[in-house]
Amino acid sequence: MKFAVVVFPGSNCDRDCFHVVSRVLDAPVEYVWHRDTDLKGADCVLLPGGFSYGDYLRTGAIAKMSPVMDTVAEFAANGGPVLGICNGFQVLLETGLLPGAMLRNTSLTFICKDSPLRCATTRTPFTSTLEQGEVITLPIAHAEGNYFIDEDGLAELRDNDQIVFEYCSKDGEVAPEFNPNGSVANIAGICNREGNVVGMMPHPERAAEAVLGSDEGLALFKAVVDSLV
Ligand SMILES: NC(=O)CC[C@H](N)C(=O)O
Repeated sequence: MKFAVVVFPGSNCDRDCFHVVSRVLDAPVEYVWHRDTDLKGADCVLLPGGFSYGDYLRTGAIAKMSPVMDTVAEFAANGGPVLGICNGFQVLLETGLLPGAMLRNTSLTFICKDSPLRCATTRTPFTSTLEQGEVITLPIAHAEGNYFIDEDGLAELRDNDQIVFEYCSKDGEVAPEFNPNGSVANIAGICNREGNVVGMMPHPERAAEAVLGSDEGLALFKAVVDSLV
């Protein structure tokens, strides 16, 4: 099973994703430049965090026009697993592969801290080995992580079991006081209806080795490998 890590001008978590897949998971992985239209035979696509095109206009708004995104959309439509992390989530929203939009954090500041997350569904290939309701703690690092969707859209997300992670307390309580950035319904991650495309603001690749402080994020990468073998 092979991974592709898409690289946009301004991506900065591409190396971290590549490292986790190649050195921690010991799985094949290739970088795919944003101008490429070939995913090099990958079975799973990672859209990494960072500041594609310097976050100009809106986060992800320029990256959505990169040639590779047509190929990623086709890959997703065929059921291929896609994980967008932070800026990758922002790109998935801009391309319309996931519903909703990202606003600036209510604090209007860049927030960088560990954040407990409640796993709300295990039906995606990235969360299939977690328990529903399980709390994992991952770092967040963003200025535009305030997820917005209107009431009808939120109802659809709920009806279709598309909420993947919610910001919560250490005990798994989902309440406004545990919401770091103002996201609607404490949403930290969602998936498409089919469940194969997941976007999340927290960074599992930054918490994938105990020696670096936490390996709670590694489960997501392992789970997608399990789902494909
Ligand atoms: N780590 C990231 O991907 C965060 C950067 C992101 N573009 C932001 O909203 O600040």
